[in-house]
Amino acid sequence: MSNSRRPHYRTSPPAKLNLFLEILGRREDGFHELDTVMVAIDWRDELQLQTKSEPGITLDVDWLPSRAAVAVQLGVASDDALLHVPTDESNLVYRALNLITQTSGYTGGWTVRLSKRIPSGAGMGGASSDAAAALRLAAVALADLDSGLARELTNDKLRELAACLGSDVPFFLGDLPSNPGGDVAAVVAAGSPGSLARALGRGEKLIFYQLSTPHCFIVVYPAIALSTAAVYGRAKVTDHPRCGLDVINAFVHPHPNINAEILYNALTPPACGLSPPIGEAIQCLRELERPTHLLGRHLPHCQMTGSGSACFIWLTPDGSPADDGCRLTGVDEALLATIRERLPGGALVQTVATCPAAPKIHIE
Ligand SMILES: C[C@](O)(CO)[C@H](O)COP(=O)(O)OP(=O)(O)OC[C@H]1O[C@@H](n2ccc(N)nc2=O)[C@H](O)[C@@H]1O
Ligand SMILES: Nc1ncnc2c1ncn2[C@@H]1O[C@H](COP(=O)(O)OP(=O)(O)OP(=O)(O)O)[C@@H](O)[C@H]1O
Repeated sequence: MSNSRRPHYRTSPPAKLNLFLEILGRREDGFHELDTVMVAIDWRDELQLQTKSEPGITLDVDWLPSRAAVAVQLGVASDDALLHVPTDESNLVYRALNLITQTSGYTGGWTVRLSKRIPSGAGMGGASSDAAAALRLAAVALADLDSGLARELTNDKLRELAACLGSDVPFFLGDLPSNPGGDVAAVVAAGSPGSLARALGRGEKLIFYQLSTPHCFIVVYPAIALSTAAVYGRAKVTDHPRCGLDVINAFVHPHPNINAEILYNALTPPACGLSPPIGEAIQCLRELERPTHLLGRHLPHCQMTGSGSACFIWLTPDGSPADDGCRLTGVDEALLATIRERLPGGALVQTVATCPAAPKIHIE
């Protein structure tokens, strides 16, 4: 089959927010034992791949709507390190495709286009989500090319490969059924609309919960990229760990008057120690007056996600769907403009809603 006639496999990897993160201990392998609760949100990259007869990976990366437009919003030059995304084997998509190629015995190669919207070093899981999407797309593409190639690519194997790529990667495979029989088709099954997961261990032991209603947030990326390893390196292990179940109950069974403290992240103090503007951003969000149209909705539900630097406001702690299908209407832009004005320096500010961790795969 000529390369030009091969199908394109496409999906839109979502970002994630950690609604809760506690550090339970330091492990022998240098990682930390975690109790964390994550939701996927519809701040998305775009990933498309095609098989090709020649071995090797051709990876093109760009920013949406354009590198220049993102640079202007961030208040940086277009060649700033904040916008650097590798196109070699240090890109997690590249590494995911190498693992799929080695595991399946596929002798061809891949042509890949990655379009970024999820900022790097934000604690939003951008690279991890892209890697999980690459595993899913490649598994479906090889099953279509030659079912024998996909025999090894069971959901359990994909989960194993995901855990090798990074602690956040398994979450973005979604709530995959275990299928020792090697039914790759289950890989395509996207999660339920708006799923929430508790992650234990390094982050690879996942329990998914069904959300009865989507939740929406304002997410702020304050143009600061933090190294996850550096933040963990400064983190402390507590003798009195909090538990992730409270925040799960608050999201699965929302009710009015939820305590703002429920959004807890043990990595916030070390991240703020590394970069004080993160603490200033959280404080700025907490001090926002409650806009009149958000009557009854509390804005102090703010926290940093993952190892930072992005922070978020939970807009629907009482579970009432925000206007216009979980998006704020009208005043939305005014509120976002207020936040942009209040933040020193450039930032990306966006309203988002919960979505499936493993998005739909399109074949064209
Ligand atoms: C902060 C979170 O994003 C919360 O979901 C994750 O724990 C980090 O997931 P990730 O970015 O995929 O992290 P990895 O790429 O696996 O690890 C990067 C570095 O973070 C530290 N790390 C990560 C996960 C973990 N449970 N303990 C750690 O100490 C380690 O220094 C590791 O070398
Ligand atoms: N697909 C990718 N997209 C963006 N960056 C990538 C990708 N693959 C590798 N990287 C490199 O990884 C670094 C971290 O990217 P990112 O922060 O998105 O990773 P993550 O660990 O998934 O997310 P988090 O911010 O939650 O730690 C980037 O600065 C970049 O150098």
